[in-house]
Amino acid sequence: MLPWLARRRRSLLAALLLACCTVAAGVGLLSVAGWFLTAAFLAGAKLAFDLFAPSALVRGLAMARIALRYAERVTGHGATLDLLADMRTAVFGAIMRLSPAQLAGYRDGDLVARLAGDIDALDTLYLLVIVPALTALALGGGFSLITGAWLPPAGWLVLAAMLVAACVVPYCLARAAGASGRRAQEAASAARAFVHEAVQAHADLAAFAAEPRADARFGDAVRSLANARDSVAAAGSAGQFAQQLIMGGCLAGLLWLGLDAFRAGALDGAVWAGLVLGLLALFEVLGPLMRGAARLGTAAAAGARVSALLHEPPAVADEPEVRALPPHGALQASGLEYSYPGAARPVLAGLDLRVGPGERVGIVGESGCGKSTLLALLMRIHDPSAGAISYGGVPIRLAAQRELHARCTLLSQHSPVFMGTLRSNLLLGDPQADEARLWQALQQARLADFVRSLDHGLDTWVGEAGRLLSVGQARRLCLARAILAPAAVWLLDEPTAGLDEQAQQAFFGDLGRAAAGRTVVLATHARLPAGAVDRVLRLEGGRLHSC
Ligand SMILES: Nc1ncnc2c1ncn2[C@@H]1O[C@H](COP(=O)(O)OP(=O)(O)OP(=O)(O)O)[C@@H](O)[C@H]1O
Repeated sequence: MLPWLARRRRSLLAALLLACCTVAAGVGLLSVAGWFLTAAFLAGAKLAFDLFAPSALVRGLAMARIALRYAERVTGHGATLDLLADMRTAVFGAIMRLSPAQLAGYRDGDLVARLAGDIDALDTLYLLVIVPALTALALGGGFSLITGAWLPPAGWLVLAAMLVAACVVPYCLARAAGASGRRAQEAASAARAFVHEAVQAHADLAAFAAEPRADARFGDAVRSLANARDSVAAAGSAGQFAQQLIMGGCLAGLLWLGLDAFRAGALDGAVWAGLVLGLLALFEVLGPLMRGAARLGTAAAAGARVSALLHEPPAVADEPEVRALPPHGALQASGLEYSYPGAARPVLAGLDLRVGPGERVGIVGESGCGKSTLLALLMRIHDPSAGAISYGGVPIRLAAQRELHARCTLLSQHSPVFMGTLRSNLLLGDPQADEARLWQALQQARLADFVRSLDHGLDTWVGEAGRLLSVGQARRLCLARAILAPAAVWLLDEPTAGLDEQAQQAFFGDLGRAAAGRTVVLATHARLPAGAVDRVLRLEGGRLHSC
């Protein structure tokens, strides 16, 4: 967390300073009050005691403590929330940098758990550990000096008690609760991932009468979470018990050491009372530290999970020096080879392809022959294990991915519909598109009549993942979005899946006009009418053959 703490150092230091001032005001308040009451009692008979100054000091410290506590809470929580927001942004960026294949290695719910619960768990570190520990050490040091000025052995006693309570006990607690903390974070992530999957697969769980089994699995996950959190809470309680013991011991020591000095006339009774009450106030700062230290295992596990995501190198990355891609050019692949990890055979084995600017090429082949894989390589979602791909003569490996994706758009079999309206989904293709362009794209995707029939037209809500649309309508919406994208190359993977035969043929019949001079690589199982594409290639045995 150091780089993030360093970025927010000003507000974090301000929060730390305010925390120190708040505790100092509390310690001062009790010390002065103790000294004042005792001194007033002892001086009662002589009637020569100045009441005004100490009582004003007590009132001032009480008011200051309230104001400082408020300012400390506002600053500390504000700084921590900013810190967590910085971390969430960085983790989201790290997730976005990973390739689809890398992301497939994580459960969706687990990624959400890292972004939400794991980062939340890290607020423990600053608010509940760093601030109270440093405050306790700083003020404990100061208080032991003051105590030592009157009673040197008691000064050493306070210093030793503070070191044990602020360093040794929290360290032992963090170690003791570490394993439970790790278990708690893993169980929380498993429960979250499980809910995510169960909601997505709800209809199928019901259809296979598997809901009771899902309930039982979820119950196991949350029970294990509750057990782990119980252990963490028990460690926190043990820490608070240790804190009370140390405070009790220190207090008894201060009374015992003070007694001899008082009897010998070396220590004023009022000062002695002030020191005793101040010590009680000083130990209050340790309460949050004990709870925080017990949760350090959780925070450490959360930190490790977040860090693993942040440090995973993206499978596809830009070169340090990128080359610009021309606005138009031929798309060329030569000697492409690609195997999925663990696969017995390569999907592509020495594939060659050249698609001239404005040319439309259809790719057909049996299911599983590698059509989608080829389109993913052309879009640089994966890099080939051998061979090269270029656009306008520039190897795409040397181009910025952002620029490549501005030149080429991909409509894949898994293109998602995002939560929002029909309009917001379409505008992803081209944020500048006007109403007429949107309707034109809908017309080309054969969705315009359906949208016209809706009460709210383009502003109709489509639900999460387009659940309020039929599968065919969702596909056509994605198709309209791809049509809107101002890219020079369209990579279309089964663009007419979900359309009936008549709509398929109409779409292919319109393709030439819709593509209007763009380069098209179209993978399909559908029958292509004459004129839909300039040529058709068959993918077989990892290579392309003319049909
Ligand atoms: N992420 C993956 N991990 C491992 N193997 C994969 C992965 N994706 C695809 N494959 C395998 O690679 C082969 C080619 O898959 P691909 O999706 O490219 O075929 P396709 O020709 O597009 O099939 P379809 O016409 O059914 O869409 C298949 O045997 C498939 O099992």
